[in-house]
Amino acid sequence: MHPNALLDLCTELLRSVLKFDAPADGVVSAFFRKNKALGQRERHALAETTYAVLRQKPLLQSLAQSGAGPLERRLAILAWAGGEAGLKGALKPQEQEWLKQVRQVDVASLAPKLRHNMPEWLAEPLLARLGETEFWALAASMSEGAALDLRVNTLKAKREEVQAQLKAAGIAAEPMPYSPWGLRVQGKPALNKLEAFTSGALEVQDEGSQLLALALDAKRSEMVVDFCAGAGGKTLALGAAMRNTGRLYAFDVSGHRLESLKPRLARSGLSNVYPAQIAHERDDRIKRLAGKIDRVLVDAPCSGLGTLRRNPDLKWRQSPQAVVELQAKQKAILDSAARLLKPGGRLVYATCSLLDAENEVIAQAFSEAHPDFQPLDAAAVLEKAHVAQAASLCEQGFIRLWPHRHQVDGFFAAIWERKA
Ligand SMILES: C[S@@+](CC[C@H](N)C(=O)[O-])C[C@H]1O[C@@H](n2cnc3c(N)ncnc32)[C@H](O)[C@@H]1O
Repeated sequence: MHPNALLDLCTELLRSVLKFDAPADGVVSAFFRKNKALGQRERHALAETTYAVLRQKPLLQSLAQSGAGPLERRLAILAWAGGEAGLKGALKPQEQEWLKQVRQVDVASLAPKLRHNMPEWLAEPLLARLGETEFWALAASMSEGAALDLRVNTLKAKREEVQAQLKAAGIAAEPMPYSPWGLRVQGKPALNKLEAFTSGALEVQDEGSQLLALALDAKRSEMVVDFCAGAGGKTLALGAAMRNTGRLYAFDVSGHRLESLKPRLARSGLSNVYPAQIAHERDDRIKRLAGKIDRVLVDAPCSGLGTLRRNPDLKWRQSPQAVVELQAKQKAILDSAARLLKPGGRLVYATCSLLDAENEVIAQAFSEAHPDFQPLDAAAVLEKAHVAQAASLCEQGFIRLWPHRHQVDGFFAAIWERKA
């Protein structure tokens, strides 16, 4: 495709994505389905350029002010990830001149908001919590993409075996620093045709998610509930940890998400998982199971702001009002899910948010309202689950994972035991 035609397509794609009326990954996939003739490299260029614009929108919009022509074209030029030669071939002489000038701007001299590329309502609490140095390290890490994290299905294979299979396929994978189940791959190799993938020996899963499943420490023959199972990323990890025994209920209000769990379940070889759509957190099914469950994971709906490396559009699609609404939902789900536990049972509340409001605030309110639940020290729990450097993953008794500290998505987890 002529470079200018590709740049035009990128302009069109950005126009759709920047409406922010749907998640960016869905808009990009739909665009590729519509433009079937695009090759692998062209898709890569369009997707990477789009994500670069989403990550640095304030900076690029500010730099784009000086140019001419459609704003989305100027943004695409500034963030172009399809190679310098292609870009040169696409630009008109005045655009080339403009780009040369913009590249001379000293970004370090610009206002903080143009450098951290976050909305103020998000930047403020993070700066207050982390202090200057760490805040800027976080902002930098969220401007980069994430590595490809894999979880080995220990029911089917050992980590070293899968690592060797990947190596034979030309894919270099390293054991993860913290999760005993994980392998990390640089770049984005296609996995879905590999024997290790089709046989169910590996799944794509961020290391942070693996650590949350490890914190629940589900055991053989237990009754376990994954209350907000979604497409089942953590369900699959829990089912394997239970060695395909016992009973693992995968609940969610979204039937559509639970549907996506089915092919993954089939690959995984698990037969101890019972997916069930619930109407809401006080569904009759929950009442029937009250007091009967050994372990409950609440992977609560949240702002997702810990996943900005993968979903940079979330910082422009979320709002303080949405966070307030989520808090009410999180409290209600946690309260209801807690009723499921037997005395001596374990409860884990988790989010992929960076905000105290969705994390410590919810956990502390729950502890105050539920003196029959004893908070457990997260570092001790993770250590027992064979997680390396467990203490470095925890703050104030909670799991607190940060992209800039741990090279994982941002996650939080609080752990309790129901008193006997
Ligand atoms: C963070 S996602 C779960 C991700 C999933 N655990 C995984 O590892 O792939 C939160 C899920 O909570 C579900 N949800 C929202 N409200 C709920 C409710 N009242 N009860 C149960 N699940 C709910 C959403 O449909 C969504 O799938």
